[in-house]
Amino acid sequence: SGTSRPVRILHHVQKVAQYGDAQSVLSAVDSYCSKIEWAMNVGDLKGQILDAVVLETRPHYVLELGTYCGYSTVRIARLLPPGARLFSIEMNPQYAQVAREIIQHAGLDAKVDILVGCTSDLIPQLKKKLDIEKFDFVFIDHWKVSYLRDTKLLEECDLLRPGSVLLADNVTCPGAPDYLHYMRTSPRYESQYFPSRLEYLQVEDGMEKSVFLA
Ligand SMILES: O=C(NCCCCCn1ccnc1)c1cc(-c2ccc(F)cc2)cc(O)c1O
Ligand SMILES: [Mg+2]
Repeated sequence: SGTSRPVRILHHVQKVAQYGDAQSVLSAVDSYCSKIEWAMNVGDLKGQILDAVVLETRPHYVLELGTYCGYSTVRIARLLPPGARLFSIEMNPQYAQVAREIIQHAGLDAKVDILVGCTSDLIPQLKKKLDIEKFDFVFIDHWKVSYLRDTKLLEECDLLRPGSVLLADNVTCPGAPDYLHYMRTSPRYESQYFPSRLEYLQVEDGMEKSVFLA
């Protein structure tokens, strides 16, 4: 087939969603991916958990690992106060371009920067490049085998402060067992599991919320 799945999702959003209306963009993606073709967006059920954690955290600086089509990027950015900034890292340039256009359709491009590259390369550059001290909220949704490595990298690069919140998608399906074990045994985190379902399916999944202590 000529176009990619993310491009087909973008075309659907551009056709049916109201420009500047983030909720209509989210609804367009969710209806497309539940009726036409599945895609690995966090979805509306786990998205409600994401919303609650963002609202509770009221973050000023947000980091997202794994942008894909920008669904969770829109989900988070729509809840941020003016002046807050969201940086999202995506290693696939095609995904990143689709995400930029979906985020722009939602009217949230002023709050969001998408960085194209590998998290292990970019995370050590963030302080210098972005002139940021710490992230208040991190949404982890990229390669499941990289969750733990990149969390340790955030610690080593001094990008977390006491109270920083990390929320990880898919800790049950596909699963991130080494990340879960680390978070649930480390004295440096207070961790909590939120059971849910895999996006658009009846399969069990869940998200792990971990607060960095010191
Ligand atoms: O692999 C996932 N995401 C990472 C995609 C690539 C990230 C690239 N990248 C970005 C930055 N650095 C690297 C993912 C997979 C599934 C899933 C669940 C069940 C199933 F049968 C098949 C797939 C569900 C998700 O919710 C996911 O997030
Ligand atoms: Mg995911």
